[in-house]
Amino acid sequence: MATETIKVNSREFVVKKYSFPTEQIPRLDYQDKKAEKLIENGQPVILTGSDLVGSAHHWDIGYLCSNLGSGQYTVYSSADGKFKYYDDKKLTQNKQFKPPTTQTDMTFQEFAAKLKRKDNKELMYLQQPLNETVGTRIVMDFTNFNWGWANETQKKNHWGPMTSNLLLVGMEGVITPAHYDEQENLFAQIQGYKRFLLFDPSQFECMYPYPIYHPHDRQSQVDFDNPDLTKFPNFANLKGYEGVVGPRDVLYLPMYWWHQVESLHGHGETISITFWYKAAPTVKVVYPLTSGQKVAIMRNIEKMIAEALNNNESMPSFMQAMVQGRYT
Ligand SMILES: CC1(C)c2ccccc2-c2ccc(C[C@@H](CC(=O)O)C(=O)C(=O)O)cc21
Ligand SMILES: [Zn+2]
Repeated sequence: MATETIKVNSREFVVKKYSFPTEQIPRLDYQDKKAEKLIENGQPVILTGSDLVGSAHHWDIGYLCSNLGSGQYTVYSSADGKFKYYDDKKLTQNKQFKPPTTQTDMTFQEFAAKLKRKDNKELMYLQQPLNETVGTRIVMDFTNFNWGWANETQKKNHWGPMTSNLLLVGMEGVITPAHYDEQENLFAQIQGYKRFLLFDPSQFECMYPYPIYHPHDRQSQVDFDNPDLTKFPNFANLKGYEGVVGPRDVLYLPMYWWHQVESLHGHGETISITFWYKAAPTVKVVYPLTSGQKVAIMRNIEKMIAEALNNNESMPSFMQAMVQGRYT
């Protein structure tokens, strides 16, 4: 795999080289009016100085070990370091699907001990909602997050309620392949460095998501390391944005924006916390529709057809009958 060295804020990172061009994600102080404008317009921006999780800046593996308590944590393992999310509620509809990662529950202390081993065959990624099982000092750190700013941002942009805060601890080199989420996300980086590759929802035609009933719904079918341009020709027209988030940075990741996330080598395990918010309720449809709204419409139609046909195997021929020679 070809790599290139990029410089970010006087730091150098060796990153994987891909076939598509990218521009830089804007990086602005969180109080900059331009940053607020970008968030208002559903555009990604890396925010500095927010101290959104300032009370967690001292979180490292050791501190988490001592203060997370003895609750069970979900740890994913992957031989190729890629962690493609899959919806296990959709496994029944795909008999031949084989999960690309394995999932183990263990205490944080067991996870930390595994991190130290040199003979790990697989990369590991801990992903766990912050909940009441954590120790009192973590709860205190959590209550001291900059909720004033977070709540103000949520209100100003008419986001729905915050749904979850995920604690993420990844080994260097873990990759979350390209996918989109249906919630607004304030992504706070605590330790280590993560490279974000972002793609506007209008790039939908280049990303070829799995069918909606597939366990990998919302994920791109394209292997970024070896794109099959016969099957996915429009991938050749993909244009993206990229940026590196480090400790204290917060990325505003708008709903429906595609993202691939890579924990960079040379800077230790990555620790991140996500703040996910439900979408703003659509009070009045304004034309022209945004590309995110078009994705939502496509999803609803796919769901309706899958439900009406009640037979996923007949979806392809049905969908093609609808467009072949008529809309093509
Ligand atoms: C890959 C992993 C651990 C996972 C496994 C199984 C189920 C869910 C998830 C899940 C959800 C979110 C992330 C964080 C981030 C990607 C990144 O930071 O790597 C991202 O995509 C976002 O913030 O939207 C990572 C994961
Ligand atoms: Zn995501």
